[in-house]
Amino acid sequence: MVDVDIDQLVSQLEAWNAAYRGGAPLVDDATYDRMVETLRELDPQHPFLQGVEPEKFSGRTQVRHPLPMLSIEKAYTGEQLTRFVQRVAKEAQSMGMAEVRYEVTPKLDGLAGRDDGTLLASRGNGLMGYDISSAWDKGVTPVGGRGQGLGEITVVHSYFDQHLAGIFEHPRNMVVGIVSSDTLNAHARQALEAGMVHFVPYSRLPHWEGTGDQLLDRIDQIVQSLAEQTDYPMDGVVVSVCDHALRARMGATTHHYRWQIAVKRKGETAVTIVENIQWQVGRTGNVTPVLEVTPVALSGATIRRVTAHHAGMVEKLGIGPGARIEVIRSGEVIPKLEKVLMPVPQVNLPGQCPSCGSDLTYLNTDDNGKELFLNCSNPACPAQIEQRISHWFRVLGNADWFGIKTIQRLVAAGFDTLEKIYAMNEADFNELGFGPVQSRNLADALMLSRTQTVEDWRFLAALGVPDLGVGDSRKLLQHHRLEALPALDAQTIAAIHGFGAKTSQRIVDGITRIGETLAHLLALGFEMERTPLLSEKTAAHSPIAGKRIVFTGKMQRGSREEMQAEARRLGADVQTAVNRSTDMLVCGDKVGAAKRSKAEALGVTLLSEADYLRLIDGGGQDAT
Ligand SMILES: NC(=O)c1ccc[n+]([C@@H]2O[C@H](COP(=O)([O-])OP(=O)(O)OC[C@H]3O[C@@H](n4cnc5c(N)ncnc54)[C@H](O)[C@@H]3O)[C@@H](O)[C@H]2O)c1
Ligand SMILES: [Zn+2]
Repeated sequence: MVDVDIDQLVSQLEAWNAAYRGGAPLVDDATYDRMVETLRELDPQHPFLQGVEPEKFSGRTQVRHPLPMLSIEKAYTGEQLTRFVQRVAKEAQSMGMAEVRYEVTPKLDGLAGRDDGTLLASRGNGLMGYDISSAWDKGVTPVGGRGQGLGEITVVHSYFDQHLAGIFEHPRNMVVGIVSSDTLNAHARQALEAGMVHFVPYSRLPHWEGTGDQLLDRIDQIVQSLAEQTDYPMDGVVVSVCDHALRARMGATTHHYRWQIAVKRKGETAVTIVENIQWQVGRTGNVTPVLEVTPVALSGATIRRVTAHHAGMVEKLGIGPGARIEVIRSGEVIPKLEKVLMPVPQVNLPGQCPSCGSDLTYLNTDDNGKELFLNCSNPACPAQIEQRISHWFRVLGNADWFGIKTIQRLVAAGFDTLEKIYAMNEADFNELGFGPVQSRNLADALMLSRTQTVEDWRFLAALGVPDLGVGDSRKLLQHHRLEALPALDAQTIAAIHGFGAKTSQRIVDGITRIGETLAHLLALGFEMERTPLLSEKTAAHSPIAGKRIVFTGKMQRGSREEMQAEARRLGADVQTAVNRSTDMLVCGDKVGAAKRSKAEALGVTLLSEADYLRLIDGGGQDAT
């Protein structure tokens, strides 16, 4: 007799499932799946196990799926996968099939949907889903066009890591918010506007194909290789039998297809102790906690620091010196706090800014009150000034020598504006105690930053106006010249698609604040490449209109997302991985030979970044 209350177990599972479907899981998948297995052992016929775990969106019309959208069986171990392959082989034999071929695709971790070309439906309870077609109006991009059947709504992984990781607990969290709510969170809206939230049809995913033996033999490499080709959050891979007759014979349970299995890995975790919380003041005055932990090895790296995102999280989870925490690293993702195993009895949050000593206030930066930042509102706060100057050099990206330590020395000595710093010469640096070589380098770097060509949108973004990151800067400059920005009013900005009224007002205020600096820097004469005004350049005469393009490797002109956004604006169909339909692969730095030859084998045209820029800029860069 096992001493477990089944009802209690099921209500626990239901609660975990509801939290997970809402986008804020309470436990990791392996824990959840273990509990499901426990239930299966205790009561294999329990109704909870007989269908897919339901999701709910209130206020959406329900639609019936022509075929049920099922869940997938899981294999966490090699043995489980082997048993699956044996089971399939047995069925195949009974049909007289000699060899079974398998297909493996990345298992995308978002929200499953079905796009029949008219309607986008969520999975719901598997039989009935919800009409979530409004996702298109909100800006979800249908990868490869509409009407391609089953797929996943998800967000480009590299974008998420860079811009949203501190804001949403998980990409699913954001996607669920977008689909379920009529008012969009500001960060979600930005991601949508940047074209980073996608509906990805499963049929367009990169895939591996081979026999059962090859599959079992090489599963780790297959997972690795698919992960490298996928810039979306993944939670494993999906293994499917290729042959349709065999699929039909194997059929399905009410929960999953018998010819398909998901191979999942428990993310590698490590346990460590928080030694100290360092509070770091950012450019906008938000003070964020970084946990200094007892060094611990995790997936081949030594972890010393883990971000805790914001004060609200520290408070809610009970983090402080002595707290025992678990950190997780899945794939290439930076280690993050997985859970707090032993909280501290009392959390101490700083009352004063660690830099300037001003009283800190709470600032809610999202709409549902989940993010709670401590904020220093002193505009003269040295840490904020340092961060703003550092932001300038970092975003501009062509002056190497201005690291944060150097900037701290400059600010401490009173060189606390870009105007003052750009007026400095070698002798000034020398006088502040920088060595002769460093002084020369710093002076040279200042000169270089003015004489090396920089895109106007990068220049604008480097000025650090809130709400004007690189993407929005570029968008703004497609409508108005840099010099004209100080004269714009909020209404004029709000007239541009994608800029809301509130954001526009914040941008106007921000530009007013940096107005003098902007004028001063422009007068110094930076070598600037201008964004073509949309009125001058449209997708209609774009050489890449309608072309299917994949970007890979590190680009010079901008981040991969920026390149993709530009290509989209010029009418291209941007793909995230090469397949047979791809027209061009644009290769930045460090693209492996294997990737190139694979693309060539598929008949894809390879272009260097320079070739590509020449193509889209219509040869205008060929100075002759
Ligand atoms: N952590 C938690 O609290 C918690 C709670 C509930 C569920 N879960 C997780 O979710 C699982 C069950 O949920 P589920 O049924 O929604 O998801 P699943 O993990 O069983 O995956 C099935 C879904 O994956 C989608 N999918 C993604 N990539 C695919 C691809 N390449 N090919 C085909 N299909 C693909 C399909 O739409 C399908 O509906 C659990 O086993 C558990 O791991 C976790
Ligand atoms: Zn301060």
